[in-house]
Amino acid sequence: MPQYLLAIDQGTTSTRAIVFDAEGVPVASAQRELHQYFPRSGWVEHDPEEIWQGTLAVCREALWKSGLRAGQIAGIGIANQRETTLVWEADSGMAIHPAIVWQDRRTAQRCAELQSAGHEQRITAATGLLLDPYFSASKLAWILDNVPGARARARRGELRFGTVDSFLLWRLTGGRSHRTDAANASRTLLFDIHAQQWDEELLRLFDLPASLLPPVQDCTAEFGATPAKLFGAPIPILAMAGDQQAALFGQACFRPGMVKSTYGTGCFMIRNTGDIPVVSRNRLLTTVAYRLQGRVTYAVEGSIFVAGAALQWLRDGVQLIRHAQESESLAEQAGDSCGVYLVPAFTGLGAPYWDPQARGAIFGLTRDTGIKEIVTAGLQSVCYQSRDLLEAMQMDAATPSDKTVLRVDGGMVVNNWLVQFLADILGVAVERPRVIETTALGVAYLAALQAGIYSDVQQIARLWRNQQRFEPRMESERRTRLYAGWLNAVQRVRSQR
Ligand SMILES: Nc1ncnc2c1ncn2[C@@H]1O[C@H](COP(=O)(O)OP(=O)(O)O)[C@@H](O)[C@H]1O
Ligand SMILES: O=P(O)(O)OC[C@H](O)CO
Repeated sequence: MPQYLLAIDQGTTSTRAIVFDAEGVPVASAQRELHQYFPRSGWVEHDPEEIWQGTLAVCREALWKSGLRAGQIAGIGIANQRETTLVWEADSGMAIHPAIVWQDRRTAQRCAELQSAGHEQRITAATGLLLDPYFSASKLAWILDNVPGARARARRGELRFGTVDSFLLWRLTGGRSHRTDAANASRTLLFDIHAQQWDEELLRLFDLPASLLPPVQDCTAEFGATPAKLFGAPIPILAMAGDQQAALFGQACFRPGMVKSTYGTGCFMIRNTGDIPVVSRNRLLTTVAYRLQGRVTYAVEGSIFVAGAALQWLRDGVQLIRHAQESESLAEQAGDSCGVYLVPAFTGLGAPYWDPQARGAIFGLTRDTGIKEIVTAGLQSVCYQSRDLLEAMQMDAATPSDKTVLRVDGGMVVNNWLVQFLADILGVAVERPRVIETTALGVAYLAALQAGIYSDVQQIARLWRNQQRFEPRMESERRTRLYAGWLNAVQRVRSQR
């Protein structure tokens, strides 16, 4: 029986493929950067063909590096940047518009109008989300409204909608499979997370024909198989999940109360709430963590739009650094109390503020402020935003716990200074696992479950390995003072005060 898994992690800034063995150990990997297009202020797009070609290329390269044949791969798992919206032709498979990326704010006005018309409460009750341009529904409606003839073609059943998972599945199966999974569906603003089906009233609200939408399956399912010509032999696709939910799975956060936070382009903190869809009183999202054999595990999520992207801005935008990793030594030199606050609200503020009109700022500059202080403030902003989320989560919890441990992953957490400051400012222990590619690992685990390599999640939980635990060591008076400075800075960039 084949024992290896091929995990695809199609992220915002790059596409990765990793081959894992049955113990969850990476055997080979490949990665491609993905171009970001900013055609107007607040717009963010990706090229669908680049997403597809990049995915195909990294899968082939990872397989080649592993020395394995396609026949030795038990299955493929797809994890993906969520919410990003694509519409393509059913006959040709060609997208009719560039992918509108989750960070894109072009539909802020439309969302504000729907909010004023009183639709938010109903939308939140069904989907667990908020009326924000972040989610897919308003992006999909925008494509149908702005690509000539698209709405009529959609009504005639000629078009298909999907988030990146569905688009890749369509291409990987040669146009034979149009499906999504419950975790990805739960990010569209069209999916009733309680009834586990598309919400017809919301489809009417956004004027979207049901024929556009993919059927929704568990995160583990027989999603289809690749034609032999792609990798030399057919490989079944056995799992799909949004990247953040996949990371929760890869971090083995299977018990209610367990929390993970992923630090990539953005930062996404997710707390498992078991079979209860906890409704946040602090503007966090209720979402599907994963669905296995028809059984839903829910989560609350706090989403921050800019985490690693702040470092990218420091590198590419203002060119204060040449590589993100330089930030660690600069912060070590600057220390943690230079008094500078960088609020990276480049595309508005996500949870718990949800302010699409807010914009970024730097506060506390003095004559002796230099590059290292500003870079340090960029790293600190990620930690302060994490505290905003953790506080909201703890206030939501029925029985707040002072024993929270945060499991972290993503490209930023190689930075020891950042993770220590995170533990300090949160006042909780932070654990960094051996495999920080937990998104890919999580979807590989899901595929392995479907392949029968594991019989249940307990087996997966036993595979999780800690690499380093960071204990908080900052005095509480200092923690309080630094965080108060952050709250003050955020208040000053808000559009609705
Ligand atoms: N040593 C580092 N310190 C801080 N940030 C880093 C470091 N190395 C990489 N990053 C940041 O991590 C991000 C990449 O993480 P990754 O998980 O690959 O992102 P994504 O999945 O969103 O594409 C980039 O935004 C980069 O700026
Ligand atoms: O591509 P990432 O890792 O930044 O994740 C993006 C999220 O899925 C957006 O919700």
